[in-house]
Amino acid sequence: MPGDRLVHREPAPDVPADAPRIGVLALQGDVLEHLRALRRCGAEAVEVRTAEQLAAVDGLVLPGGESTTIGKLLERFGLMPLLRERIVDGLPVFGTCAGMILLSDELDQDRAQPLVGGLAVRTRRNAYGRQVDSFDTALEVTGVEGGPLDVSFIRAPRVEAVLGTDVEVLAEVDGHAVVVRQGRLLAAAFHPEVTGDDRLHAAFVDTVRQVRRAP
Ligand SMILES: NC(=O)CC[C@H](N)C(=O)O
Repeated sequence: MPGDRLVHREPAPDVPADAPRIGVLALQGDVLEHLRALRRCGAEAVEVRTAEQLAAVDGLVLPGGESTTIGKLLERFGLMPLLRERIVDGLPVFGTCAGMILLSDELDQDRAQPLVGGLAVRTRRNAYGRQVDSFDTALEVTGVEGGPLDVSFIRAPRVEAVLGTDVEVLAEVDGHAVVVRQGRLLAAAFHPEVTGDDRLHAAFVDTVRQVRRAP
């Protein structure tokens, strides 16, 4: 199985029968922390590595990691067409960091790399510099109640341009969008899964519940 060596295994906890089933794309990147955050928010969280697994989820997280690697693995394992198709059909997807890059329709760079697309933004990779320039911050996010969200920017991207009229900017840093929503697609430039502040995951789980009720 692709990526098996990179993922820590732990038994999935018992979840209520009506819990939404949310996948975390588990080809490379920060998979385990997303699984845990989703479970803390009441979802049945499962790893997704195959077309069968992708077909069986109600929502999907594209984790942070290395967008070039994840994009190439999506192509190599034949998941790219199905993922694009499911997004067009309304699958809720939450992309974080590299996941936001992958969801973007365009990148602000000359070099081509495989993108999933669907989110009408132009994104710039590594917009805040290198690994050493990574930072934690507290960020006001529209729609997230209870004060600023604790998040971690790790070689983070940012949105350089919004290309579609249905893209809502939910948070900005220095005038650049870092959280955006377009219908059922949610994207954040940072890592919300490493701080224990699960409010963005909770919002995504809510979206998936609503879509399940009224597809
Ligand atoms: N933490 C991350 O996901 C970093 C993203 C990485 N810089 C990329 O371009 O894919």
